[in-house]
Amino acid sequence: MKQTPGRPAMAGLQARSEAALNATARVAVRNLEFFYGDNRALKGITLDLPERQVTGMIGPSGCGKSTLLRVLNRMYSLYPGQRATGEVILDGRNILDADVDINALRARVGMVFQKPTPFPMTIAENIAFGIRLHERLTKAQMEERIEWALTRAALWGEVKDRLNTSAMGLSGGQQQRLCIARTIAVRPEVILFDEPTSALDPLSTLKIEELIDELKRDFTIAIVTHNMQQAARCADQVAFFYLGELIEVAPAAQLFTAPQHARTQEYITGRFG
Ligand SMILES: Nc1ncnc2c1ncn2[C@@H]1O[C@H](COP(=O)(O)OP(=O)(O)OP(=O)(O)O)[C@@H](O)[C@H]1O
Repeated sequence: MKQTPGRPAMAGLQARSEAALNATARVAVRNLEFFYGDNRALKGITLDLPERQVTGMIGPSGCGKSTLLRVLNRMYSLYPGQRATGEVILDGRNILDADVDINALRARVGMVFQKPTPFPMTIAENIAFGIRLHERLTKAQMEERIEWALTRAALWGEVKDRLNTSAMGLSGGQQQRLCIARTIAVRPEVILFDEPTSALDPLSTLKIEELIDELKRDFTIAIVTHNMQQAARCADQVAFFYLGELIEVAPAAQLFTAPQHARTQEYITGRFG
């Protein structure tokens, strides 16, 4: 398991956990089932993502964590044979409905992947590209938005003098922060992180974790991670999945110190997974 220097895993857990208990749901998942063809990968999932909180999703490989993220922004719709039933309510609307505007949804529910995936274009163009799909901005507005997004992603200071150079020249950690800036730039409500630091060194990991902590002031966040210390450091509430089922969801302090289910206990103490 990757360790990140600096902050004790349990610091602030109690305060964050209390906040998780008091927050209202931004996204409400209700009785969600997901199928890859005949394979039922998610079974009766009911889970709230509390507004402006971080929900950590943990569980052994293949338990359905990434599948759930792919449902939350309808990524699966690109693939024939994949389907979801149940409800995922965002602002009173079930986003699984057939008539939902998927492009608009993806602007509202952004996704950051495991491997940094900058486009082979300049740093500025990486940000502008997504914005142009959703909004018409003047040149000055675009420049302002690019600066805003890069600042929020804690990258502006490092790239402000090289905005028109290739994004491929950035380090891995910088590329991931650029991808976060690209996601933020369209001003989503929800940001999904799928193991965002698993390809990064400890220092870059620390920066991304600090960034997530800062971003939750404005965004509702879900993060899939294999690193339980990371979940303890970042998450307000943690959901534990096993074989496509949500076994337990609880404020982070509770889940890591007094889990209700034997399976959760076994997983967090490293007995499997
Ligand atoms: N494209 C696919 N086609 C068929 N089955 C799939 C596909 N992608 C995932 N699955 C299956 O769905 C289940 C859940 O997979 P998923 O990738 O969501 O798990 P995960 O918890 O994110 O795993 P990991 O931690 O290894 O990334 C697994 O049984 C997996 O084999």
